Amino acid sequence: MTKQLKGIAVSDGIAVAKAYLLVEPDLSFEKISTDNVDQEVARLSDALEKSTAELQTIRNKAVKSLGEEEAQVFDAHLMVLADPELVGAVEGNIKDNQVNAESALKDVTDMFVGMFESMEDNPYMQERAADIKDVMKRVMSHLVGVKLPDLSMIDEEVIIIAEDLTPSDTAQLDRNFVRAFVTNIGGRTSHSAIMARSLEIPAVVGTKEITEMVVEGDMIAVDGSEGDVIVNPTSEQVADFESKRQAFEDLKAEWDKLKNAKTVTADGKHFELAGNIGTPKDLEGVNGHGGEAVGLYRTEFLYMDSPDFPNEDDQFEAYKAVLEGMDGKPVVVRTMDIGGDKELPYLKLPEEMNPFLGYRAIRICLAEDDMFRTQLRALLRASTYGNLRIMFPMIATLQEFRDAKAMLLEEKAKLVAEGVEVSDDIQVGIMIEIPAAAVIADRFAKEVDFFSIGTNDLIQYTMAADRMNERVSYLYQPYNPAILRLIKNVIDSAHAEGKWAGMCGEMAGDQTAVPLLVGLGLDEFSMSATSILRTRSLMKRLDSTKMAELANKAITECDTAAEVVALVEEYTAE
Ligand SMILES: C=C(OP(=O)(O)O)C(=O)O
Ligand SMILES: [Mg+2]
Repeated sequence: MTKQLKGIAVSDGIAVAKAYLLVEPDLSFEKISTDNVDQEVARLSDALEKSTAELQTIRNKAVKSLGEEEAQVFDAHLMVLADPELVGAVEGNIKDNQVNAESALKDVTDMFVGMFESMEDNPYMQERAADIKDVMKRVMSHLVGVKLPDLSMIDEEVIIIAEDLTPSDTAQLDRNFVRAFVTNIGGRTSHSAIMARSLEIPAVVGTKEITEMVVEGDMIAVDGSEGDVIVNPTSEQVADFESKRQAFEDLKAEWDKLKNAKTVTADGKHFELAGNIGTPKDLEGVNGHGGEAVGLYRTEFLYMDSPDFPNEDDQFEAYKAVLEGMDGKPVVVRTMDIGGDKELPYLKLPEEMNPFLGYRAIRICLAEDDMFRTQLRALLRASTYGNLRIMFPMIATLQEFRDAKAMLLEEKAKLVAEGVEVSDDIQVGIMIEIPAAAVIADRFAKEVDFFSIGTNDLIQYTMAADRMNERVSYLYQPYNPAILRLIKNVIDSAHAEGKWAGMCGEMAGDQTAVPLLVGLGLDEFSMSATSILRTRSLMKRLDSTKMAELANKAITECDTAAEVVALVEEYTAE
């Protein structure tokens, strides 16, 4: 029987194929009392060792298929396996209660997961709970001798149906066979959704009940752009999805042809399309998708991926690799943006009521300036290897920019005095992600070399709507005229001083926003690598004069975000 349901569209593309039900493995066991605790501890270490080896293999595979930034979740998993507190607690439980390793592992896992999951308002802790569950499932499978389903062995075209996909499940998917996946739970920013987009596998999540509606072998049709899922579609529906799929494939083939093309509008205006990266390895994606620059290198990943503060030499090597990898094309390196939802285990920060409004990014850097100066020195030393631009995050006041720039110049003078070669051609700019800076962008523009608008934060601060909170996500409105006016002010202010303005928040790659941003005259668009070519293709079809008219109308005549979207549709209809 044909059934239809709707979920959250998280990864574009269309697929029709047989269902592959990812069934939870039976990891049940009996609690056994034992005197031979040494044997149980040995069984535990054996299971931990095997799990570590497996996770390392999965991580290596993920680096190849997904890139370093996405693969980092497995570093977190490996850290769980090596965490003395957690492993020590399991061993202690075996010894104290004289029970088998399975029972001890379950007790300790439940305790940690329960503790983290109860911190409902803390998405970071929720993620840690998911990591521990994922990792401990693997350890348990070794203890009870049950193999976890091996998604990498799938060798026919299927659509995976699951309650949820863990990051390790997702990393094993072979996109030649897995045509799509549909899950009961999840959201746009869950790990599996982000991975699906990197792998370019269509995905719909959060359907709530897909696992109950499907039996093995059912046919499934998925539209990852709209969030539509049909179980056992009629032949007309299959034909309809097939033609949509073909149209999407044709589009992708068209996009691919633009890999080495310049980004120009129909009337010949050039815009720079850049990629966002988290580590040097992500350059492959930017270069592979025809990126003209790196518009945002989130250096905090270097810190998050390290057991302690990365030293100057390690940082130098990473920055040099990125600059060399871009072969003279611009690279905007953002100094570390820790705080908010990004924590460093070795940097103990006080608990705060409002971490996103708290001690974060440049605020930490200016206060703990040893750490900041180390980063600045590493950047300055790397500057001779390419076209470096340095960007400070979360700037609220001109004084912060002046202080940060003064430290940069001091470190430069010291290096030069030490005889180290430093480029004289480094642009120094700021992220515009705090409304206060957007409002007085004209003042900033006299002192900075460029702006890059961080809409992920700018929107949450302007609308007072937490970017991680589903209950207020309706207020997270990129097309709200208030946001557009701020963006216009930033761009116009930059241009009035002969500076350039870019954008590195998610909005830069949003296909509804791009016509507006072209119309507003944004110079540089930085986005995830997989969005670059479709944006280049979209820009080719836009007339910049017409888009300027669109933007002007949106700003002067629209009251709501919905009106702006309707106007964009009107102006971009073929
Ligand atoms: C690019 C941005 O920074 P992040 O997402 O790292 O906060 C932003 O705020 O738009
Ligand atoms: Mg930000």
